[in-house]
Amino acid sequence: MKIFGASGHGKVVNAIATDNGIVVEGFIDDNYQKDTYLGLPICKIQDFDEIIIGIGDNSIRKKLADKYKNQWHKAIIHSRAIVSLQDEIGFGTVIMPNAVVNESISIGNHCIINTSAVVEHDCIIKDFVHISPNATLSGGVSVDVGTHIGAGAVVIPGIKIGRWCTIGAGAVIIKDVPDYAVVVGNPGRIIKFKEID
Ligand SMILES: CC(=O)SCCNC(=O)CCNC(=O)[C@H](O)C(C)(C)COP(=O)(O)OP(=O)(O)OC[C@H]1O[C@@H](n2cnc3c(N)ncnc32)[C@H](O)[C@@H]1OP(=O)(O)O
Repeated sequence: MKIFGASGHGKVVNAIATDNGIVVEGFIDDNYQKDTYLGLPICKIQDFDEIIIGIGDNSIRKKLADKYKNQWHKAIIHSRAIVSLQDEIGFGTVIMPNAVVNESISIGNHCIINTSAVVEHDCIIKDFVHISPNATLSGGVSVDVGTHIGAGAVVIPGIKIGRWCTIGAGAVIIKDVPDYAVVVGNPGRIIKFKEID
């Protein structure tokens, strides 16, 4: 398996893969100038490679996923994350240490469930979503494609969050959020809309 992205998030993905006993052959990163990262080679992508994208930016993960189809490694889950066996988790998704992903949850492809995030029962998380460290999704929350939930944000039960939104660090979301909205504060308020995916 190879990891896209010789950077901070790639480093964490490498640690989780290694913890899972997955052999990481190297990193792929056109923007990285050295020959090695963390003692592993910087490689070219090849047709037969299995890859995980170790890049935190949701839109970059989507661009890479669209470009290199059918090469994605199954989800990797840290041994100290708690994930229900009933959950559906898509390929390329990474679940970090101490995350809790409770019963009857669906998580799409190329998502990040970051350190100590809590995803409660019956949540639906679509592709390319990032749930940041210590964020809490209460029961039955849905998060549409590409949305970033910031560190420590809290979403009350049953809320629907649209596609490509950004929920600011520490926000408390008590109402549904429309597509592309950037929301901050407690209670969450929209400060702007993003223009593109
Ligand atoms: C392992 C890891 O590191 S995972 C990464 C986790 N990353 C995060 O959690 C980052 C989340 N990002 C944020 O919270 C950002 O502040 C954003 C995306 C919400 C806003 O960023 P920007 O678009 O650059 O907005 P900007 O900094 O210009 O702030 C706009 C206004 O919102 C306010 N604001 C920004 N973020 C927040 C916030 N989290 N909570 C409350 N108010 C905020 C600013 O004070 C400013 O207010 P003003 O207009 O009255 O001065």
